[in-house]
Amino acid sequence: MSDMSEQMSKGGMSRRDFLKMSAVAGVGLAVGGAGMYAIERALGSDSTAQAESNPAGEQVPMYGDHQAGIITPQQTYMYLASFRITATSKDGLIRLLKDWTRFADLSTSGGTMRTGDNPNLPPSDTGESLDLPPSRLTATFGFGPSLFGVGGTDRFGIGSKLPMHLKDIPRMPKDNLDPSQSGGDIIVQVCADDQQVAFHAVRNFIRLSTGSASLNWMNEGFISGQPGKTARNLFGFKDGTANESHQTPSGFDQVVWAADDEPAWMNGGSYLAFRKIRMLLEVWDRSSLTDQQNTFGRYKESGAAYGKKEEFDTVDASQLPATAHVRLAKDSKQQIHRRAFSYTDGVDHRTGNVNAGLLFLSYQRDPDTQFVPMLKLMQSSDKLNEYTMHVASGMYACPGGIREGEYIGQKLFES
Ligand SMILES: C=CC1=C(C)c2cc3[nH]c(cc4nc(cc5[nH]c(cc1n2)c(C)c5CCC(=O)O)C(CCC(=O)O)=C4C)c(C)c3C=C
Ligand SMILES: [Fe+2]
Repeated sequence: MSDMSEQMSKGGMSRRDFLKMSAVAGVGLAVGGAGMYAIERALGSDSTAQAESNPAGEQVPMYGDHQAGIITPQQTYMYLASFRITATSKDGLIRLLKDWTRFADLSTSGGTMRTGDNPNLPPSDTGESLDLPPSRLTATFGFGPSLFGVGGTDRFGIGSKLPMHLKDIPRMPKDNLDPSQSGGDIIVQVCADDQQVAFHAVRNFIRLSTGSASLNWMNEGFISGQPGKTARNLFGFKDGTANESHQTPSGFDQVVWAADDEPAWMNGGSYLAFRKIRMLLEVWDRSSLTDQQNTFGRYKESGAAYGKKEEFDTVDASQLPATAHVRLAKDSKQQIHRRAFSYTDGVDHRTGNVNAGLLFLSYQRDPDTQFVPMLKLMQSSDKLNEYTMHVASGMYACPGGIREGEYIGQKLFES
């Protein structure tokens, strides 16, 4: 192990020290793995200055008890990338996570890998975010059941650290899932208010994974609303209203953050449930306003629940149709933290219809108690099923946050 890798794994190096050291070390520093080498080669005094000159307001801090991008107010753009780890050893996987962590640190604080340093080599940075601010960029990592050997072999010797509730979402009666668009060993959710900044980040996570992982699938999403207001989904309804009811530290503890009796590496972590849900826009657009509102049990324009005036007025479930989406969510008596984005995937050439929908993401403390029963209830009698089709699925354990000098998931591999 190189000096720098050793210092990182001991958790003793600040980001500033790391940048300084990188600048000193320069081109000749090979720290294992092509990706790491590329970052070391690229980081220099320019990127140090760039990283530190961005206005703090546009940066979402990466370090802390929890990963950024979970309870962070939603950004406008999202990329969701799923990887299969091809590294054959735990050390190889750790090297990738270190590379990703260092690039996440650099890019979320507005730095880029300097370009053009050696005309005989490809530029270190792909370049498209060179003049752009951090734009509230976040990168959130989750580990799928297969990383722990579920359904296969324990390739990385971490099977004993499987978190209590990590398993694939059970098959649902109305599922129409594409396995090639589902699951994965590791998922990365990249979000930013600028699509180019988000794409630059996900593209370079992919680039850094060369030789250690292959990209299974990637989705891109968007959601747009006035600051402080609830954004609307592609059915034109405000989506995310009920999150407001748990947005306090104790609410997040109850709804989002993993329990204390989980393996230590999940402290401050959460479970991410993913469903790609196609929305049949043409069918929906031919439905009456009454049918549309009955689907959710909320009024389209105001977002208020039936029988209420304002969006955030307390829902009285008894006033909602028995098959309304919100009624069923209330009947489940569970809460989840939703962070969904819309998507469009061009044309469905079989029908000529637009291929679009929702990248449903929710974070929760215990998916077995919160998410899965809710999904089952909705699959059985939700009026929304007339207009939707679930096409992909995944469940991931997102480790707790890290301190400067640590790498994503370090406690999973080193405790
Ligand atoms: C299993 C969980 C859920 C899935 C899958 C899901 C899909 C889905 N939802 C909408 C649109 C809306 N959902 C709304 C509320 C809502 N949805 C869920 C869960 C799932 N949704 C919950 C827990 C709630 C909150 C209910 C409550 O406690 O009030 C709403 C209403 C406004 C809001 O609170 O956000 C809309 C609109 C779509 C279009 C969709 C799949 C395509
Ligand atoms: Fe919903």
